[in-house]
Amino acid sequence: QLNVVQKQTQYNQQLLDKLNKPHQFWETQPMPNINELESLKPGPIQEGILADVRKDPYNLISKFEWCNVDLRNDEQAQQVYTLLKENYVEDDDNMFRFDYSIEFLRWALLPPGQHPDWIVGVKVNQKLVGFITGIPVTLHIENQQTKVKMTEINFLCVHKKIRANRLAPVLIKEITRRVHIKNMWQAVYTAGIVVPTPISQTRYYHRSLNAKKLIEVGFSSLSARQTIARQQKLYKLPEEPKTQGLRPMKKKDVAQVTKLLNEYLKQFKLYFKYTEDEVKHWFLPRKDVISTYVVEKEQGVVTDFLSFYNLPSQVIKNPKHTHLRAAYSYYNVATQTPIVQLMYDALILAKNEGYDVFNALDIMENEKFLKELMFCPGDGQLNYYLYNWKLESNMLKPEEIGIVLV
Ligand SMILES: CNCCCN(C)c1ncc(F)c(N2CC(C(=O)NCc3cnc4ccccn34)C2)n1
Repeated sequence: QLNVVQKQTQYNQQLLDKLNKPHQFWETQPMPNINELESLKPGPIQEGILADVRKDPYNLISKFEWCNVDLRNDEQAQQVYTLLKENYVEDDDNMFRFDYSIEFLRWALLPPGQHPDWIVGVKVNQKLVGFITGIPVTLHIENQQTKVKMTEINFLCVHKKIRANRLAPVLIKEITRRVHIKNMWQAVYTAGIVVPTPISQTRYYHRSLNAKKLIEVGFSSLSARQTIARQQKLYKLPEEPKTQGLRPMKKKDVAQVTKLLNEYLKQFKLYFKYTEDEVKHWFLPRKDVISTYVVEKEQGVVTDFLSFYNLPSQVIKNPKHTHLRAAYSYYNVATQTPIVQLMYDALILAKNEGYDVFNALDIMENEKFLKELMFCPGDGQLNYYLYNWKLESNMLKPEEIGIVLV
């Protein structure tokens, strides 16, 4: 009886805290708040001093302990998979939850130059209950000549049963410490929620590939005048792509794809620079993870490429379907082929690979094809964040963003 009262008291206190100081944690972080947006000069907000970095991990409540997760180890990878499958991001109506596969997590978190202590877990009695990750990236910011070595943060997740223990802020502080200790002082991350202070607010768009399934799982709904048959006809696609020379990317294409990609990305205010090793990792096709197709003209010249990644969602309660198969637009470079035609082929390829929906953000040049190819704006907003960096311009327009986080 007593611990019920205690639990209720703890919960009430947490509610009060939230109401009084909603961003208590974020106000302690080097992120520009509203009124600083004018005064801060562009560049790092706080100078990093290596000597001041705490050498030991942050304290955890008793019975909780830190661990570095080795995703190459099947058991540990399985633990991460299960934690995310059951506790990671859901839509606002709790109808869907991401179901990142083990092979996808290995792709996303084991790029060249990865640091083992940046795959951070929290365990209780050997059970994984908390998770956060970083990967090393080199980010080009606005017109800064300098490129900034930093971390890309992702997969922050706390088990549903132990939320409101303030574990998330500790996970964030601990991975920040592990980044600082390597003399890196910036981070880039995205989130569906708004916390201080987004550098860009982008929107998701969805193109139906399997209208019937989308209606059955509740992703799409029919208005009075619409029927399933009418929707299927509306979104029907040709059997085969149209572009001559379109084929899956192979190892021999890496050099050309690297040049095409690095050249293409320079037009944006935020973009990564890729080595050939990184292009090998991020773009060579992996079944059920990443699909990349190149357009090869005469004499083996590659003039364009398209890519999309596989991120299924578990359909939480549905009599007929357990999953929604979603392809997400990754990077697409059209130098000879019209971008609308290239992306129309991407839709056809994704449909033929069995996807139900093709998702894209309104970043890069995506606005050029979203309407024409019948994408519909979703309810999902994706906010981009830069940690410890003041931009010249307070916010970037989505079309100025040249990075995709999975
Ligand atoms: C670095 N990591 C960010 C990527 C995580 N990504 C993919 C994500 N972050 C926030 C979102 F808003 C979002 N949306 C895709 C759109 C969508 O499909 N909405 C319906 C839906 C179907 N399944 C799910 C699962 C979770 C949330 C919404 N879901 C909205 N995607």
